[in-house]
Amino acid sequence: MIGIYANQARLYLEMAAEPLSNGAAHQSVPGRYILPVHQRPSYSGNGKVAPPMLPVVDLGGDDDGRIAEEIIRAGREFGFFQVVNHGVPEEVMGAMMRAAEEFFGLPADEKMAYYSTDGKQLPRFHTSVRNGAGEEFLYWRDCLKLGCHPPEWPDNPRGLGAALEPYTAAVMAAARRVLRLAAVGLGLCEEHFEGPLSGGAMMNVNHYPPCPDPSLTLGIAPHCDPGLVTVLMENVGGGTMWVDVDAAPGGLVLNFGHQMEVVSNGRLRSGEHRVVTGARVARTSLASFVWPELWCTVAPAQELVLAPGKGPLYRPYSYGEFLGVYVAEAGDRDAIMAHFKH
Ligand SMILES: O=C(O)CCC(=O)C(=O)O
Ligand SMILES: [Fe+2]
Repeated sequence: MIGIYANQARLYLEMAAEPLSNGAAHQSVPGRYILPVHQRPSYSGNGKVAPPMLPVVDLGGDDDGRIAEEIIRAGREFGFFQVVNHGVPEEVMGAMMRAAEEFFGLPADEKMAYYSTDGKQLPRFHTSVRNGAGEEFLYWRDCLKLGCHPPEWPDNPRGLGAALEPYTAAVMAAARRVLRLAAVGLGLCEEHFEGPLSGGAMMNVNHYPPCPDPSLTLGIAPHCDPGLVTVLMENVGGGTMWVDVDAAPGGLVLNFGHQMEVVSNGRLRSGEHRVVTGARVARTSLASFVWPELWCTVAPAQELVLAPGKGPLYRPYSYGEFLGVYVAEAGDRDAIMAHFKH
């Protein structure tokens, strides 16, 4: 079965197959998952420079000025950082990860009950995505998409909803604190990101089974996340970016998305990342996205375009328009942003 979601000029193709997480362990990489040489993980022709290590921001304590400064410094250089003392209880994180892993352990037909190529459907299971832009190969990933606001989850496994609600509430509270601190650090009013600008949220529950030859595959192509900020939890240290990200014990990884780069008028970076696969153990990651409501107008903050010589770098647009371009350009950072440059 091949589903085609046509959006503007490009096609976004997905091929429904046996979920990667089912069946016997793979002995060799099936040909349809093998990347062309110039897109393989070790190919260095992409000119990316890996940061030496991911900054760690301690959200505990009440020295908000210091924390805001650290968030801005990390956001300016990498768009990626870890947070500790983030207020999400370890047992809530553990219960959510266990429920996520239980889903991927279900028989294929029980997972495929949630399979859809309709990008708007939640919850939604998909597997082995083929990006648009003429790519012939598939990515090594199963993914369950969940609603966070309001929470929407599959009935199977039974405990998933009970784990999702407290996890999402706590993660959203941590994300809101980071957004308030980022606003202060940028010289904006503390509430700048509140309301419709951060009114949408959903989660990718990603699962990457062991791959017989990780040098030939990718779990996810290089991309920036579309929203404001993403909060990531992973079960095993993995290779999320061009530098391996091993989350501090109990820590969460945050990255800013395209909307943060626009609202901050380029002062904060949207962190580009990709996912490499691993040979030995399956990796599960939970990526919680905070983003604007579809109808919300996004534009650089007025305060950040008034300084002499600092005009707006981007034009105003609705988040719905942005998402259409994001899909049509298959996540290609520069191609996407070219649509919105002033
Ligand atoms: O699995 C990961 O580490 C990252 C997942 C990701 O980039 C995404 O879901 O957008
Ligand atoms: Fe991502």
